[in-house]
Amino acid sequence: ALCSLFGQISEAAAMARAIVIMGVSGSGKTSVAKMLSESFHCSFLEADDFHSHSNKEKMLKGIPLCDEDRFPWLEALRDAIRKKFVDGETVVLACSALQKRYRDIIRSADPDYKAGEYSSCKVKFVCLVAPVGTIAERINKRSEEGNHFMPVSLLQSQMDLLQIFEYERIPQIDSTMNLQLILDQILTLFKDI
Ligand SMILES: Nc1ncnc2c1ncn2[C@@H]1O[C@H](COP(=O)(O)OP(=O)(O)OP(=O)(O)O)[C@@H](O)[C@H]1O
Ligand SMILES: O=C(O)[C@H](O)[C@@H](O)[C@H](O)[C@H](O)CO
Repeated sequence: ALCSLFGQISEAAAMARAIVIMGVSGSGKTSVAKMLSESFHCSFLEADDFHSHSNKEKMLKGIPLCDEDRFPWLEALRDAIRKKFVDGETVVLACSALQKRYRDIIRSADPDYKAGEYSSCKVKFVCLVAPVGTIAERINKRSEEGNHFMPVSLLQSQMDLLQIFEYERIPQIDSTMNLQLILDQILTLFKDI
């Protein structure tokens, strides 16, 4: 019986996934990722919470982050996801993950991940996309409400950095839709996990 219990536990651990809702600032990552984690009854991680004070200060001043700023941040996220995998837990994250080299750090949270084997990697990405005008309006509105550090002036630099390769097979979701429709589309993508 103990053996079968261990079997069930390791099976659950093998099923654990990390679903990263990615995209530029203001594309809706946090809103969507929170809803998705509620649907999955799993935990939610906000990548913004992993930024150093100096990274946040920099963005607040309207200065885009560089790779040296992002690498330690991404490594901290990778470690947090790895911990979830060790515990056999699925987790949903909101993280910009704009470039492939950033996503590769996050993918390496899966201890079995072999470079380029995206389909078997336990870390899955979904990208939210919308026209720059729509996103700028949302960021402006959010800033007026005073509850975010990211200024609209950084949006273009985020758009310029966003890079997705066809071979990564990252689903792209139109984030001009309402949140419920976005959620339904993502749930359809992951109905088998
Ligand atoms: N589908 C949507 N329709 C309408 N408004 C939305 C939608 N998704 C998000 N918003 C609104 O747009 C703003 C930005 O959304 P959110 O904070 O979730 O984006 P984000 O990608 O997490 O941003 P950041 O990376 O800057 O933290 C919020 O005020 C949110 O309420
Ligand atoms: O890679 C980056 O430049 C950062 O992660 C930003 O995208 C912010 O963290 C976030 O989007 C602002 O809320």
